[in-house]
Amino acid sequence: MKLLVVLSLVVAACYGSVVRQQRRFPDDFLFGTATAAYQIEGGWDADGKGESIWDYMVHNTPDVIRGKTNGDIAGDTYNNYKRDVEMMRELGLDAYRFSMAWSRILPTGMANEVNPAGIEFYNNYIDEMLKYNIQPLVTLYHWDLPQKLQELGGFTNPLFSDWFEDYARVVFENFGDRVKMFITFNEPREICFEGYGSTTKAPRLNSTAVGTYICAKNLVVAHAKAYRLYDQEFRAKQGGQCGITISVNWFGPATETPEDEVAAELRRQGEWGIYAHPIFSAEGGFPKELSDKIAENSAKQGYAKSRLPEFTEEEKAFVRGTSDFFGVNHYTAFMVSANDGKTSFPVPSLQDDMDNISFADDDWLKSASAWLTLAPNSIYKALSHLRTLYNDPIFYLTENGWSTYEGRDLIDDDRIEYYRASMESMLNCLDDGINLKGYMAWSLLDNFEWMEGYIERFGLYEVDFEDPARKRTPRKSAFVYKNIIKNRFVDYEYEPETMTMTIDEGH
Ligand SMILES: C[C@H]1O[C@@H](Oc2ccc([N+](=O)[O-])cc2)[C@H](O)[C@@H](O)[C@H]1O
Repeated sequence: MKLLVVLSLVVAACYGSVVRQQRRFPDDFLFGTATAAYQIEGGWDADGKGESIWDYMVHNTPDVIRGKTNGDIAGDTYNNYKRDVEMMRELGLDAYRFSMAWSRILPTGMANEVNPAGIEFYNNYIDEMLKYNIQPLVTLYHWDLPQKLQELGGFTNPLFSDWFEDYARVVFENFGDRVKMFITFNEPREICFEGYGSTTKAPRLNSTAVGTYICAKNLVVAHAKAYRLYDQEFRAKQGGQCGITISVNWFGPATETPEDEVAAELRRQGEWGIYAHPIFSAEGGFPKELSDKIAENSAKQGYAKSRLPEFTEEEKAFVRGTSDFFGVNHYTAFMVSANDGKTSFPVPSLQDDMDNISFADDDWLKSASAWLTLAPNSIYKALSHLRTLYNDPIFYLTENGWSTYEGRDLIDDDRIEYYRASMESMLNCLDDGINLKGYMAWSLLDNFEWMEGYIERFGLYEVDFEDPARKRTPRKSAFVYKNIIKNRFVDYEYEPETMTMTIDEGH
């Protein structure tokens, strides 16, 4: 008997110390999921919505999408938003990040004509979340520019920042009483480089690396105008925050040679510094080493001036410091080699490939997306570098997730491995004092994955796109994420007992 008591005391003590040592997320850490309007909403022309550049592209050049599919209906969130909120409750989310379709609110893009049905839809959606204490995080722009604005040059029109400011005003006026976190743009790199400097996203302009940089400058100025508008006219009465989300994957040197380190840093600046530096650095403007490189490349190519536009001192000051937080979309990492690039490509190319090449390690777990592998501790590597460069900002991870192939079953153990690794990497950030305040998993539900159509699936919930009702079913990863949110730590022993989801009390 005595032995039994001693044994149980030892077990209790060990268990206690394990529990005490368990690394936890703070109670106020915001756990959520993220989506984007074109990828989930459907209702592409419903109730007065105008055409966007994605509507235009998929209808006029359907071949550019794998499987020739489109987002006309997608997950039909336009008609299913209550079910989506129910899923948020099932998961126990603190927050939900979604985007508004500019052309649902302003069909032509211009603020003289507001679509009341669009305002009503987003009001209903937001109110449904708030009913259950789910905090809405609203992205104003996730890639679906009104087509009418594209016909005027889109992001390359010098008036672009005014159009965006007018749109932002309509959003703040209509929703800012209830939405306390606004994100102006999702991923400038994908908007400008992929849309204007390549053919991998709408509007597929591939404008010889001139359009990319005009877009970059106009976009950060537009962001700053929206931020200053919020700051000056709305913040005092609405009390929210406004920021931007930039895609920041980690680019590490392939070897420890100084050449590779220099190449990796230049690559980071080309990928995300170009958008982050004007807003988050103390000096403002485009990063110097990048500007020098583009000027050098432009001269070699016979341009009279650099293809990268300058900021005036006034513009630098206007843009600098215009974000209450740094929204980071982080998925993966690449290694950068200075030398391999030179043998594989003519350097410099018009795309400013920064004289290098990047690749993933063969040993990293691969997803269904060619660009996405599970790279070790990459969230920590990216955020600690950003923190040093930009004076310790507040971070939110506004996207992070894993793709599986269409048709796989609901047991998505590789996604679970990825999410658990992300949690550990975020806990490393918190241990190190990085100001990381929240995490939005991409994605709540399967959706239209841009050029990959419905072949790559990112959802915690599977969607049956053959079913007119677009039935949603939780994957195993949904149960694991729910468990993490509930406990605020990663329980590696946790296995769902059934695959039936319920809503816990209080949600
Ligand atoms: C899956 C999500 O991807 C997001 O965009 C990215 C970001 C970075 C890369 N990359 O190659 O490193 C690819 C896609 C996007 O914001 C979201 O909408 C999803 O499609």
